[in-house]
Amino acid sequence: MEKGASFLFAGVSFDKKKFASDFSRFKEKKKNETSADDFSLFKSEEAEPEEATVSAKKRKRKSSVTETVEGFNVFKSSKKLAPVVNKENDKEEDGPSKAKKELNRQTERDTLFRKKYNIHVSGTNVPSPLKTFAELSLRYGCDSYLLHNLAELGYKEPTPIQRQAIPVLLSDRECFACAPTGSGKTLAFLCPMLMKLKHTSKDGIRAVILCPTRELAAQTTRECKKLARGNKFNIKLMKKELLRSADLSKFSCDILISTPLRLRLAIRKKKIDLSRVEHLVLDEADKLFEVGNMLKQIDPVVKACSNPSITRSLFSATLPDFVEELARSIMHDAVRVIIGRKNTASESIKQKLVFAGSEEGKLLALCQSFAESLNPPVLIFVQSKERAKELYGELAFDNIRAGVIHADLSQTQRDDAVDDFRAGKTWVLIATDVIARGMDFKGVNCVINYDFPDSAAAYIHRIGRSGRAGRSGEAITFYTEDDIPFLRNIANLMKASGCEVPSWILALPKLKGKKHRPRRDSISTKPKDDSIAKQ
Ligand SMILES: Nc1ncnc2c1ncn2[C@@H]1O[C@H](COP(=O)(O)OP(=O)(O)OP(=O)(O)O)[C@@H](O)[C@H]1O
Repeated sequence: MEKGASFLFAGVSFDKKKFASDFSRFKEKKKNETSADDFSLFKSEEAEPEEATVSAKKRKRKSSVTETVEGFNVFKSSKKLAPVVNKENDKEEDGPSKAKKELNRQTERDTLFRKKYNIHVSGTNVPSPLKTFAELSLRYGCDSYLLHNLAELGYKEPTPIQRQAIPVLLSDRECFACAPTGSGKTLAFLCPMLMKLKHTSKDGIRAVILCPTRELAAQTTRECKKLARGNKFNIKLMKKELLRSADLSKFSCDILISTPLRLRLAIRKKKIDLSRVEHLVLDEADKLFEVGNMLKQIDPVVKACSNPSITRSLFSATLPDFVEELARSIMHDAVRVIIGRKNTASESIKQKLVFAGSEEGKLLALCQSFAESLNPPVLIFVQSKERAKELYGELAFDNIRAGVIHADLSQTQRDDAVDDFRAGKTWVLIATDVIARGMDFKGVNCVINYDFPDSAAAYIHRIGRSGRAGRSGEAITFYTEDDIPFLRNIANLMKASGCEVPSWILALPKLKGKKHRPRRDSISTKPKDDSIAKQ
């Protein structure tokens, strides 16, 4: 099942020596195991029906039972527990109890249900998946405001990732999850977070969600507020204005949503206190764990979330092996949830490769296809901010209602570009990879990879801006001679999601490693003399 991962992230490896401090820091939690257990013990006394059972099971599990529900057990902590299982099994050999039989039946039912929804889990005692949202109330005592909001938002039934990740997080289990783009991962972590927090409180910062970009952090904040309507939660986005405060050491809120960079600044310069955080979500986790800047930025944040009873979770549509490896070594008795096949493109997107010959050919192909049929909204990805500006200039020249977003714009300009596109004021949005992940634009009909993506993961996230929440979408990827050696990876992804690919592309030699970001000629139809004359 996970073969795709090897070509998807070929060449990316995690340097354990270099990041030894990260490993040892996360392992600190194991030292605190006893206190964490004690904490959950108190919690279970006032818990709702199934929570109480789960907490009791959790205590029991830690001292006695290990049960691998499905798949193989990949977690170190479970290995530790294995010998004790036999003891309990020995006892039960005398005459299996009624409860044990019922548990086995439930396990079988869960297995069948997961098979139906393509849910794959590994870990010990994985909670049963949700059949309906109503079960949130029956099993976990969900407040009526939340059920009301789910209905208001038009969510009739949980998506596969929600069916499994929500009960896992409601059972205080750490979780790393991989599910296709547009499959509802945001709700999968927001819903249990709101349920666990129950009511607003002035007890410091209680939950943190990290997102790789400001746009995604703002979108997640909006979604969170919609879902929390009717409950007075204090939900805050870490904005520049907030960062300007002289001192954040007394700052409190129920949920804080931020990019790693801003939160790191708040820790360093404003002494924000994250020691009471009970829930930490790393959205687009593989991006956050990318070796380099991002990893440097999340490191102090995760370190500052020092509450021993914290529940951490990782979500993404792409989960490379090195992130899984890291997750396994840092998380405690986590549950791994994979929907469908790991690291694949969404099946609801019709994907096409178009040979454009040269850079000039691309612009002609684009303008021609717009002249024949422009079916907005359309998102166009290019490889750099310079190219985004150039293409914007060309489309504006052709009177196409286009917007542009890249890292050189001010935050207001970036927000405006997104808002105009959402509102239909612009039909085409030209973007760099800054909005390739997580952004949920309703009904994007087509994604055009004007510049070939620099990795298979980038391809999956870019085209995933279309074909969301069960809708269909289209993705067109232009390639030139320079891109041919890199075609095979993308072609394999296309084939895996049921699209037709010419056999010569699949027969191309395998390429290992390296991001593909060639130097490209500038985007312009104007003769060079003409542009000089205008200056
Ligand atoms: N249970 C549901 N029923 C119907 N629609 C849903 C449900 N849950 C979420 N959605 C909708 O699905 C869309 C995609 O959700 P979301 O943005 O959470 O996807 P995602 O899996 O996080 O995607 P990405 O990997 O691109 O970040 C949103 O418009 C959201 O409102």
